[in-house]
Amino acid sequence: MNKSYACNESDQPLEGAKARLEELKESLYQRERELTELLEAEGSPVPPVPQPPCSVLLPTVIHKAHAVCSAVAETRALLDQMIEENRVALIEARDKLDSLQTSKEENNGREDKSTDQERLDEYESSLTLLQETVRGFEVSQLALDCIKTGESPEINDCDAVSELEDILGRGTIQTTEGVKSVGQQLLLLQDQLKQVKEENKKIIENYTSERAMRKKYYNMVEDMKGKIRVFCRIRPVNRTEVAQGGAVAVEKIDDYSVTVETPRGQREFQFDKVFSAEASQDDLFHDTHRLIQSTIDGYNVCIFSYGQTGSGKTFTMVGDKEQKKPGIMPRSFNAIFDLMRENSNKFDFKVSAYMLELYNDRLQDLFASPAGEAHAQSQSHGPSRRVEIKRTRKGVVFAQGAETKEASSAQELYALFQQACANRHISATKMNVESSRSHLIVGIMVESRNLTNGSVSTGKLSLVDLAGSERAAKTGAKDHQLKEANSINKSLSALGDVISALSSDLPHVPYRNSKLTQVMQDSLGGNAKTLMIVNISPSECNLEETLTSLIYATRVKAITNNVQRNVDSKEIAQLKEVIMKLRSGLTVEDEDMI
Ligand SMILES: Nc1ncnc2c1ncn2[C@@H]1O[C@H](COP(=O)(O)OP(=O)(O)OP(=O)(O)O)[C@@H](O)[C@H]1O
Repeated sequence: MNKSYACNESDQPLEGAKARLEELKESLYQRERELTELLEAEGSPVPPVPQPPCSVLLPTVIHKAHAVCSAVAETRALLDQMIEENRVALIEARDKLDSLQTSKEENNGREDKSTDQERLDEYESSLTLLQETVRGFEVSQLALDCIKTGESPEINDCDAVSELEDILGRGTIQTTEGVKSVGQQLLLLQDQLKQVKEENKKIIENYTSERAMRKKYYNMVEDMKGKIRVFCRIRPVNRTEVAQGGAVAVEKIDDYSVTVETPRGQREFQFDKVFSAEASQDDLFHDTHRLIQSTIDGYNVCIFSYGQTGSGKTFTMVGDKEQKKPGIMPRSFNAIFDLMRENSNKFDFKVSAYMLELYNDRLQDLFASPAGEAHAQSQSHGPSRRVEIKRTRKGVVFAQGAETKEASSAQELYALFQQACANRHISATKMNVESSRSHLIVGIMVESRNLTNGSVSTGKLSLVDLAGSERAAKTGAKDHQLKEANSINKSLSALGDVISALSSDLPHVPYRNSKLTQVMQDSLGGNAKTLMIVNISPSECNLEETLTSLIYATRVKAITNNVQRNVDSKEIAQLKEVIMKLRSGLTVEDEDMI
């Protein structure tokens, strides 16, 4: 009683605090009950229990390690090696553990066991150590297997998993060879993989630009050697071909190669550039433009298109009818005058042109008389202005008897061209509704007088749109159309003979067999920089003609011209002018000879 009183006396503040604490506890419990009830009533999910870090970390680490091993062969090999070494080490450790356990049991069975307490303690500590070692190898095995398969370990062995997490985190797995931690190695390999990927990217970039550079320099060397360049252009599939099934037999492999599926297997052809059906007129002219510069510099240049009828020769050289997609010819006219403008402070330029058509093996001047009239005259054996192909001493071809007209702007030149085109022979064949029945030859001469030293260079740009190579049966030609087709085929076959002779280095080249080969004499094996564009259809139904054209074009690639610049010193240029004047019966003044 006294004691309790004493307590009441001395512990009064403590009692108060205890009571307060009890109150607080009760109120907290109350709040908790209320909250739980509230949550249950609202049906809110009970907040998730935070997952142990191992269940989040492990799948991530294993997934990443597996990705590295799958991507890098060396890592895969290293992993297999580690699995094997670990397996052997685990078996050895288990064997040792078994034998130690057996000898411990044997020792326990002995009568004098009390006398060897020291020995028993030794057994005990070795056993613990070995059990740890076995456990370590088991965990390593689990980790390595998971990395190999990419699957996370089953989380039922929490001890093993946390040990594994520990090991992966600390990176302390020991193999028999003392291989470094798996974690560290994987991080290292991840880094290496990143580096290798970056290096690969750089190597590919370098290779691509190197290849482009090599091609560029190769082209320059080939140009200097005078090699004829050949481009191949595949046109889009047209409606007729779609109606026939539209099967495609031609494919552009890269910028320089094209393959053709034939009944006897695939054939590959290499050219200086291959343009797919998607290539624009711009793309094509971009690679042709430098030849226009050569004309201004005083070289003879020839660009001609070759291919079966309807393969896109006129589209390439002239463009579409509405000139929404102009071809090489109108673009060249603009480029010539653009280049002249750029150089007008150093040179004085003069541009003149002739335009011819070779129809039924007869050369027609498209400026002088409408081709229809000339055609009628030729059929009735009436008189018409004769155009003859001649060559200068330097071997440059010119059309004697053909009118040459001067042009002072690209527009003027284009107007002359339109006038000439209106006179061309065009008719519908089964293969092409607007088929060129003649070869069109446009010659543009650019004379540049150097304002500093007075030297004069004369470049000639020959632009040739050949008539289509075709088989008469396929074109549905009759009567005079059959005559046209035969004449076209005859001239193209003569062109083929010239190409064959030149590409095989034969001593005799049969230029004189056709007017076409005479016109093109300085462009094939002569002193011109020449570009051939072989136009082909992509469709299986034209396979035979496509193969013939590609074989033809491959032969042309082997021809080397003897390219020379046409330049005369000031004095020679003056003397030439005097001769011209004298030939035309004009008087020569003293100042002409200064
Ligand atoms: N690359 C192309 N892109 C779009 N259309 C094209 C292409 N090439 C050709 N064509 C179209 O295909 C048709 C035939 O082309 P084109 O007249 O140029 O052939 P061609 O080889 O000159 O024929 P021919 O020898 O009979 O005169 C035309 O309607 C032309 O516009």
